[in-house]
Amino acid sequence: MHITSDAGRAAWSAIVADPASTLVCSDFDGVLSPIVPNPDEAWASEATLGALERLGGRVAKVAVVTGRPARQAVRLGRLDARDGLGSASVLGLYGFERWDAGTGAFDEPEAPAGVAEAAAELPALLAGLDLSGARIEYKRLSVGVHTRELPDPAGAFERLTAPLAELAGRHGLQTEPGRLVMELRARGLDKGDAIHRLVDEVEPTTIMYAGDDLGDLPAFRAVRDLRDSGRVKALLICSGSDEQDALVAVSDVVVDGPDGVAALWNALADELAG
Ligand SMILES: O=P(O)(O)OC[C@H]1O[C@H](O[C@H]2O[C@H](CO)[C@@H](O)[C@H](O)[C@H]2O)[C@H](O)[C@@H](O)[C@@H]1O
Repeated sequence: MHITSDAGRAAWSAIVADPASTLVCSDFDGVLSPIVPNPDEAWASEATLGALERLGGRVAKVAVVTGRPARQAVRLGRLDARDGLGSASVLGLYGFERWDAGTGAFDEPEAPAGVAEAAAELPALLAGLDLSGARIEYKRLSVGVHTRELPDPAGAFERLTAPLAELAGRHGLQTEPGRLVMELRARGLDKGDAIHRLVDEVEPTTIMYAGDDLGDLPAFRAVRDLRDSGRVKALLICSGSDEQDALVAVSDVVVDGPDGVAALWNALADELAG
């Protein structure tokens, strides 16, 4: 693990000096869980959960900021069954949904009609492109089309991009590209908004955020803006992969996937314990 920026090293020192003023944020897929073909089987790894739990008891708050529905992230992360994660929240579906470990309550707003309408058109659209094997993931406020399990995943993703953008536009939705998935989702919030909401609530002096994908870029930008304004110190962690390098240039440290994230969090927990 090599933190490449002065700002990142300053944030690490600040967390060690004052963990109780730190907000720890993590993406779900590709950070807490390894990428697998079936999204329903993307369980968070014991390594990342164990490491996050070690930090959870020391910091102000742990927040999972994800494109997943909050309920699904809690289930796949077993977040309601971890002693060290009593301060945890999930900001799901890019901040539209929320779950708090403290109360166990879910906040799940009504979905715009456009999502169900667009989802109903997807089977015919996919058949017309000879891509009926693409996986459709219905998430209430969003519907995703996955190409990972197709014979040419990248080629299929490319062919789907324009037709899905047209479909999203007709139903008042926005597209959200991810790792071999294109989502058609409700407009109005992104992970950057989720960060601002958390910062207003927790008032941390330091933020640590781990992400892996395009959907994390607004969060990285929000954290960098807060850091540049002097409001917080911040450490931005890229969970690296061969599949996506969009976060590398805006990160303070690049680690090797979820296992690398776990190693970094454990190294920090070791320093806090020592
Ligand atoms: O914001 P995130 O927590 O990173 O969620 C983004 C999307 O991730 C999921 O898809 C990705 O992970 C799957 C399971 O490993 C994988 O099969 C897929 O190819 C990846 O794109 C998830 O299914 C989506 O709903 C999330 O929005």
